[in-house]
Amino acid sequence: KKSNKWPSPPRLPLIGNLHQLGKHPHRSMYHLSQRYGDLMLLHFGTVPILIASSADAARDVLKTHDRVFASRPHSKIYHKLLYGSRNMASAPYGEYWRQMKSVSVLHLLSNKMVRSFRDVRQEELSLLMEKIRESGSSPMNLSKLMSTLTNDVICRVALGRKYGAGTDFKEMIDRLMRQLGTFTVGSFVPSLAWIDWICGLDAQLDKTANDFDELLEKIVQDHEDGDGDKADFADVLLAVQRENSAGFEINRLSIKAILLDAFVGGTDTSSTLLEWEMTELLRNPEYMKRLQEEVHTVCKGRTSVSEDDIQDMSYLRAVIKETLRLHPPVPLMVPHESTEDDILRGHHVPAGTQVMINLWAVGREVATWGPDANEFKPERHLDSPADFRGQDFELIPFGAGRRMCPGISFAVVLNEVVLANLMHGFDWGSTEDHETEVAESIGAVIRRMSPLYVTASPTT
Ligand code: HEM
Repeated sequence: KKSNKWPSPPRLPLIGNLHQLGKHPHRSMYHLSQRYGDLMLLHFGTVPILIASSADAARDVLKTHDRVFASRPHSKIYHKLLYGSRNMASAPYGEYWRQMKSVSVLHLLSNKMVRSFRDVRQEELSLLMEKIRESGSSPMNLSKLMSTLTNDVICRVALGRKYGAGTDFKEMIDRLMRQLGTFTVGSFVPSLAWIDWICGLDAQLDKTANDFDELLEKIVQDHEDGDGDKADFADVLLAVQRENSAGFEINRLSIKAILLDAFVGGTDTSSTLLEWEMTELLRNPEYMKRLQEEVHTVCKGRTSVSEDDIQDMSYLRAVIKETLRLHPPVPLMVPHESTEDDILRGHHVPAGTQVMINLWAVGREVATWGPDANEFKPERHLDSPADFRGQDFELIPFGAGRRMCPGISFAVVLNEVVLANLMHGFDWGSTEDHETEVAESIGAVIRRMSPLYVTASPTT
């Protein structure tokens, strides 16, 4: 057994390596990994965290040692906001998580369910296209339109109706996402946890949790009182509970927690992907042209693109893969934690060790992607069998292994049909300076720092 001597940058007392993380930890960690290797140890305050920054390291953690690293670290924020971590995304590895995942995979996010929401996608997409047409040639905030679209689709699919801009629900979702991305002193330096309390964080989290619970309780109650024939997520979960068809009991808190998962996991991630795709296509007009040609060829003589047309669009899929490679919406994934002592690459890893996979670094590995790894080039995927479904570790924007994203099919089908229709319906322009790099936001989901403003003219 070797001692725990992972390559590791020198650290300061109390704060560890936090001062080296800066505003964009995925970028700072990428630079540190160039010096300390693809599996290095950092200290966030007093908490040791392994950082995996290559396809090999990701495979070691998510495949070879998947079972041991399949848990999630305890987080006070997640615990308070997400029903004591009864949601799937932050539940510790174990029987409860297994049950929630199987309900989600089999009853909510199966291919059959994803297909059943085709009309919802189509209707919301038509509304989006209408809004874009209405804006005429004046610049519009495309980021906001994307965010509204994904929020509306998930609201309808999960709750059966929309809770759009100006409603309490939308304000609460925005607040929830902000708070989930908050950095708390207490998580990394437990002896200073009182600072969070003094700053009022605990009270703010309690308020958000209560607001959500009141609203979700009412929504679930309305579903119970209704005829239940709409088959949105709330209907399905109540039916599974009533009929005991999952083979285990699902209580009210679990139902509300799983409903929240769809919003936390699915809204910002999906709109962010669309935002980066359009950003890269506007910065690379030759690729936008090639994509438009493909879409127009496949859909010749038609007024819009249907989901059936997508299978013939290999360039569209290449653009999506390339965007996910360079701009994984959740660049540091969701942290994993080991449940037992383990030996990884010859080093002893004690139970309870956290691991982060830096997808942003994995997507920029020169050994895999070549010397032009930093360039946006969809062509690189045309002859490559690598896909993002969790088998090819050089491209894992949805994770891999047991904790892999269960919403992948849901997300991909929406993304493909929206992007294809944007290309089919309009010619796009922007006044952005394409020479400078686009600034990134902070938080767990990395979108553009400033919204994407564009002009659109209908294609003839
Ligand atoms: C472009 C869109 C999306 C991206 C890039 C994405 C990415 C991810 C990633 C990286 C993880 C962590 C995987 C891991 O820890 O190993 C994850 C987990 C998860 N995602 Fe997604 N996701 C997307 C859309 C969705 C959608 C639409 C839903 C649901 C409607 C969803 C629900 C979840 C849930 C519940 C988890 C937690 C799974 C678990 O802990 O077992 N995601 N996602």
